[in-house]
Amino acid sequence: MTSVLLAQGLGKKYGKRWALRECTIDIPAGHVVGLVGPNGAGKTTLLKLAGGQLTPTTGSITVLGGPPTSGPAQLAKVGFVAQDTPTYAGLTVAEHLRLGARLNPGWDAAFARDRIERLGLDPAQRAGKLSGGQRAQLALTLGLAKRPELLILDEPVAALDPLARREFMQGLMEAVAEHELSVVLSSHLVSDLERTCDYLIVLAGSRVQIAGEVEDLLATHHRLTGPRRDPDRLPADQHVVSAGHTDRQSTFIIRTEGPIHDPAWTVGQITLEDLVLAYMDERTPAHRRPALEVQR
Ligand SMILES: Nc1ncnc2c1ncn2[C@@H]1O[C@H](COP(=O)(O)OP(=O)(O)OP(=O)(O)O)[C@@H](O)[C@H]1O
Repeated sequence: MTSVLLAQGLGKKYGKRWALRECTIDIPAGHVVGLVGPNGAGKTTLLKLAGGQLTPTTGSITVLGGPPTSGPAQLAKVGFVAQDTPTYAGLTVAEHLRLGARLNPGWDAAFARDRIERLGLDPAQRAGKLSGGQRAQLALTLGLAKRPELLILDEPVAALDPLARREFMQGLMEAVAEHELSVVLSSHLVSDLERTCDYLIVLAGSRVQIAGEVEDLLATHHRLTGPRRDPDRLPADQHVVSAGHTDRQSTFIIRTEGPIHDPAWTVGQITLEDLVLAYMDERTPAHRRPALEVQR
């Protein structure tokens, strides 16, 4: 199966500073991928490398089997909605659709018109006069009507209120259900990702900390609570992702493929939010983190 996004040793430097380094991931088609991490972690950099707006400093990246900058055929396969829901303030909604039709060979005019109508947007309204939520919906419509195989969304809902956010995400999920579409979506809002994503990438400190199918990640990570213990005394196959201690008690989030036999531990399930926070925690010693694996 073609990988939607295949990166090997991918890195990007701005001046002397790495924005992204040693990024090795292989995401199969058909997923809604959540890309999450703290400010400055490198999310936009990775998405722009995938969209062809940036070129790598090191390593390689292919998107849907081709280099992101390989030309019009590649561009037609990938929709990109940038961080600030890019629209032209002076153009009307209808003019945006006409522009979309001119620029994109696979443009689905009927879909775009219907979606705008369903959203209750006035075709004669200038984008500059739309609310943030309406602008985001217009940008999503433009991205979807292009009929891409992959839609990349960089923090599409950051500026939206909870209701607009839910409507936006619902619209996205409907489109995913109706058409064969892979999505890579960056967000700080783990609750939104929890509802929509089946694949997760956590970036922190310019590096991928973990990547994999959400179901697998949740099945292989556990919370252990019990008498205080040094993390180095856990079995070798239990990789400590995060550790917290009181005088008497220790709580670990661990990753393991095997069963946990030690009766001293109460073993609990973790949520996606627990997982994200554990991997985002820069205080966790890197050598205790699980080695990054490419999961397919
Ligand atoms: N054009 C640029 N010139 C110099 N440094 C940059 C540039 N763009 C990004 N950076 C730096 O690269 C690092 C990663 O930035 P990036 O925008 O990819 O992070 P991010 O995870 O998307 O952050 P946020 O969540 O705040 O949007 C940051 O340290 C940032 O300051």
